[in-house]
Amino acid sequence: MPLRTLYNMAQNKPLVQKLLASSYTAATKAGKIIRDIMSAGELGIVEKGINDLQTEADRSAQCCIISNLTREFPKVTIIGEEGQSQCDLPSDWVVPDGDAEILGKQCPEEYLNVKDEDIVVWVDPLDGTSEYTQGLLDHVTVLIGLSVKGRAVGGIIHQPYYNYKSVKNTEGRTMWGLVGMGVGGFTPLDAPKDKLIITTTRSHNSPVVVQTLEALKPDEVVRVGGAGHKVLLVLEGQAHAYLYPSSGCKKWDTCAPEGILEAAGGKLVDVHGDHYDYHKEVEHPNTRGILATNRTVDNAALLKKIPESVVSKFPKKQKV
Ligand SMILES: Nc1ncnc2c1ncn2[C@@H]1O[C@H](COP(=O)(O)O)[C@@H](O)[C@H]1OP(=O)(O)O
Ligand SMILES: [Mg+2]
Ligand SMILES: [Mg+2]
Ligand SMILES: [Mg+2]
Repeated sequence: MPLRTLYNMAQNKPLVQKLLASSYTAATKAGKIIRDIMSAGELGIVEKGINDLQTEADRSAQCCIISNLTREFPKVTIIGEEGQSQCDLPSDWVVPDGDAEILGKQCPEEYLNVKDEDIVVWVDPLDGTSEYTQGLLDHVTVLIGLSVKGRAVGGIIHQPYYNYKSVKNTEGRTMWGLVGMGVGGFTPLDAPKDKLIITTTRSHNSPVVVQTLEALKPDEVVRVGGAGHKVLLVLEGQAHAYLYPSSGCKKWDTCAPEGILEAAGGKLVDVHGDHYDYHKEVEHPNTRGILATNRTVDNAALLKKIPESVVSKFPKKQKV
């Protein structure tokens, strides 16, 4: 599409739709940066804490996403996993346009009057850092979540190494979703009937995770890295549920996955069945655990199977 036409199309669109379209192209560019750093082989690993790494790919991908979005949406709050530090955006990391397919959609009415101050964007520039450093590259995703008035309503999951044959032979894929508008970049699939497949952490296991899995009696447990990757398995019906009774995940790990999953008819809640809040003052850790389910799964019925001795370890959401 000619650039001028795309520019004019974007001008007339509501803020949420423009943000989603620009997040799509920023996440896709971040995925290219992540691949380039792996190919060059200098990962620049820093230990942020116990079992908590950061690489040059995390830092550069965040620089690309936050600089591009801030340039276009200076009044929107954007919170990234790797902190607030300023960075110089190289000219070849600039993404001038949003995704044309998203800009071409009809925006649902509920977003027409949303203002800059109603929105918080949660950025995880590289989810699955531990797996990235170990060469489990298909576990890696780039997550950009959009929240409106505290609720996760949509976002982007970009998978830089989708179906990769070799580090140099892939383009990745970019998935999007917005509650009320739908999803794109993938096909949501049902989970198999008469079976229970649960995906959970591979790098942050704990006795509580093991105890909870035993109580749910799944037919299969799929241990993979990354919150984004596990929600992808749920979205595409390779798992019925993603269960993580732990407080390790943060708001940037769940905002995009929750928004896209709910746009596809699924659900992501804490172990009490409540949604997380995503407004700008909220604490970053998801202290109440995670249960995400495929659109065919009864989320409440699974929640009931989590033992009370586990549920009671987690605080209940404060009602305002
Ligand atoms: N204890 C923890 N410390 C830091 N990050 C965590 C922790 N537990 C989970 N995470 C984040 O949540 C994601 C999903 O966790 P897991 O793979 O263990 O299920 C991880 O990839 C990591 O995100 P990130 O890689 O962006 O730092
Ligand atoms: Mg991290
Ligand atoms: Mg993460
Ligand atoms: Mg990360």
